[in-house]
Amino acid sequence: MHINTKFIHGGISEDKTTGAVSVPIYQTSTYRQNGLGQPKEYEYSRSGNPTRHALEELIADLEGGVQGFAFGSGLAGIHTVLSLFEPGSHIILGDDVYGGTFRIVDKVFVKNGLEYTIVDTSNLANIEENIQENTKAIYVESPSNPLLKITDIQAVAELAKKHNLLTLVDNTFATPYLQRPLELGADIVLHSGTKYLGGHSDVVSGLVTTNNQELASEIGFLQNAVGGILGPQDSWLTQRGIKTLGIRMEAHQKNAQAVAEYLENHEAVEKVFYPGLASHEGHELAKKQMSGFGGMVSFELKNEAKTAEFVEALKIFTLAESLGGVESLVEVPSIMTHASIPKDKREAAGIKDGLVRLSVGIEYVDDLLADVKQALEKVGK
Ligand SMILES: Cc1ncc(COP(=O)(O)O)c(C=O)c1O
Ligand SMILES: N[C@@H](CCSC[C@H](N)C(=O)O)C(=O)O
Repeated sequence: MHINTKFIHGGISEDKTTGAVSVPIYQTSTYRQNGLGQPKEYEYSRSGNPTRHALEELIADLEGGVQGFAFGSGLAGIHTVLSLFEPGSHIILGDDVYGGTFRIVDKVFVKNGLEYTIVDTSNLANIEENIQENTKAIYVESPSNPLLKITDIQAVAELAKKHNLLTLVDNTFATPYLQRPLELGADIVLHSGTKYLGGHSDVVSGLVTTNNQELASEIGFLQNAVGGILGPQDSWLTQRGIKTLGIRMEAHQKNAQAVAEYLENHEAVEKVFYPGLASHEGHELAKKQMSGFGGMVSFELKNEAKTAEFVEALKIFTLAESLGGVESLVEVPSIMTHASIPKDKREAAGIKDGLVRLSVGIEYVDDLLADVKQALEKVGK
């Protein structure tokens, strides 16, 4: 089945009791049991809920996992996955990951005995050099947030297998429409469903899936034991969003390519980061590993001091954190999404204070280009 069909009919797409073609919102915390010790299919909504289950089956289906898990946010999913590791374990973490991912490792898990090393995972040698005796996993974002670095997932997974490590891939920027990390050898895929999967900036959710039954059992145990589950209403919204993921991603990336090319040719712009540009370091790898380049574009102005003026001059691009919704957003990672990464670490990864990140929406492209043009004109060269 083509993935565009799976978005609509994959996982559980109908209500088996009524035949409703949209899975109903089962807004219940608990379920009547047949007798003592004889629950029906569900017993309590933290442990399982039909609306959430439909979404969980869907993400597993889309990514090629054996089981899916839905959480109250992307970070709740990340928390559960990182809870797989015993104190004293070490992980390798991409140097250019979402600020909240760095923060949960550095400020939450380190307290509980997790060790980590930050490396630029787009260079395999960096990873290999930093594998230690207690290393248990390699955590990668590809494309990364916010520099759109591309990591060779297949090569990382091969290296990881050689050293008995898990490969964890945050697939939020690519979505299963453009990239399926489990097929490339990864063990666990994570998503902020808040972004492209939900797609309309109206829900916060997190999704995780794996193709390893043993890991699935451990994640399932932790999901119930820790309890950071997604509620039925937000499960429904996320599944509703996924139905149109294919057509949205096509529109996002078409617009993003046009915006990236426009920026690259503008005299006020220093550098553009978009994997769809031939000038991007990861362009060839992205062509091989992904079926498109996605909707995120970052760039630097020649005159960094004009960054605030530029983002405030935009009219259609809204100054806001988040990404992946139908509406175009703009933000400055150093002050907004990646403020929790210390400046020296941000700069070592290449995230300058003046970096601007665009989530290119699906509006009419000429309107987006005109908006960028007028804002660039205001800031001059
Ligand atoms: C790549 C990436 N992963 C994970 C997260 C965390 O997701 P959430 O905000 O849904 O907790 C975000 C953003 O927040 C993100 O950009
Ligand atoms: N202030 C928030 C930052 C949210 S960032 C959301 C998203 N991942 C993005 O990259 O835009 C926080 O501190 O968590």
